[in-house]
Amino acid sequence: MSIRLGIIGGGVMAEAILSRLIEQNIYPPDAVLVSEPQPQRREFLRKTYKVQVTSDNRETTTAQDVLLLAVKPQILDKVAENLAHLFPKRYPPLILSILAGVTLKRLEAIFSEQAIIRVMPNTPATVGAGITAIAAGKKVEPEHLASARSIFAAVGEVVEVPESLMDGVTGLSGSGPAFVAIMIEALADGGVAAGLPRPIAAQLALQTVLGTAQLLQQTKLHPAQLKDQVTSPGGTTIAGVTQLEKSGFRAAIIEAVMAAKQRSHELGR
Ligand SMILES: NC(=O)C1=CN([C@@H]2O[C@H](COP(=O)(O)OP(=O)(O)OC[C@H]3O[C@@H](n4cnc5c(N)ncnc54)[C@H](O)[C@@H]3O)[C@@H](O)[C@H]2O)C=CC1
Ligand SMILES: O=C(O)[C@@H]1CCC=N1
Repeated sequence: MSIRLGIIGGGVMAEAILSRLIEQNIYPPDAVLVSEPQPQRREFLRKTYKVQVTSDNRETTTAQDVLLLAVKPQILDKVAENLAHLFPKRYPPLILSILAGVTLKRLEAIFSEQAIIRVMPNTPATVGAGITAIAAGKKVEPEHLASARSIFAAVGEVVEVPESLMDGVTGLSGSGPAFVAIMIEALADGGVAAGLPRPIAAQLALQTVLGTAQLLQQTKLHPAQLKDQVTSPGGTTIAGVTQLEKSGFRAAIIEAVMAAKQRSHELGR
């Protein structure tokens, strides 16, 4: 079967997206070609998802619909070298780049003939609970946007933003899963400090974060309203909230997002 989706870089994020695309029959496995230099990783992807694999990035330029760039931003130039001229002149594939920080301007200088969409997904995509922001480049037509939307709708929600917001998106939802995971780990540690056995503390921490997110989503309550509902006068929660404020919890999170945004900006240079 001819290749419809090419992927360069078969790592964590590519697998998160790929797994859902295959599971939901958006692409049949034999219409997907993943280019990945690590033999073990290639073998794993081939066995697990039944996709085609290669160690030669050039082969992915035959993809008819979409080429997904999923390597680290630091090696973009090396990967793109000698690739651009291989694409067919008529109907080259849409390029989707998930590279943190890398601008459309830079991508359009490399792939000058092609429609390009800059994309920022996140790892909850693995379980279909991701959120992806997309920003369209100059040559993008409505059908290209529809194609990107259908791919990323398979892994969660999709929002379209101007490119100027992409570094901020990267700082929040791209990096955010790590910040939330640290919060869950810390909550469990707090439970252990309070004398709870580790497995119970871990279960309580995880479900508290999941349940709170679901509650906010379903009721549309503002987070401050939910906080007020939990906080009894002279009670336990306000004692904890006071300590969080003393420790600069809000500022720590705001600064984490801003630092990640700044790093995204730097990676794009
Ligand atoms: N991990 C995350 O949560 C997110 C990552 N991203 C972006 O996704 C991209 C990939 O990140 P991850 O999947 O986390 O990294 P990763 O390190 O898991 O995957 C990168 C893959 O590229 C392969 N690779 C290395 N050199 C190559 C080459 N010359 N040609 C082809 N493949 C090559 C590596 O062997 C590896 O399997 C990055 O640009 C990152 O900014 C975007 C959103 C979220
Ligand atoms: O840490 C990173 O650079 C990537 C981009 C967003 C999430 N992980």
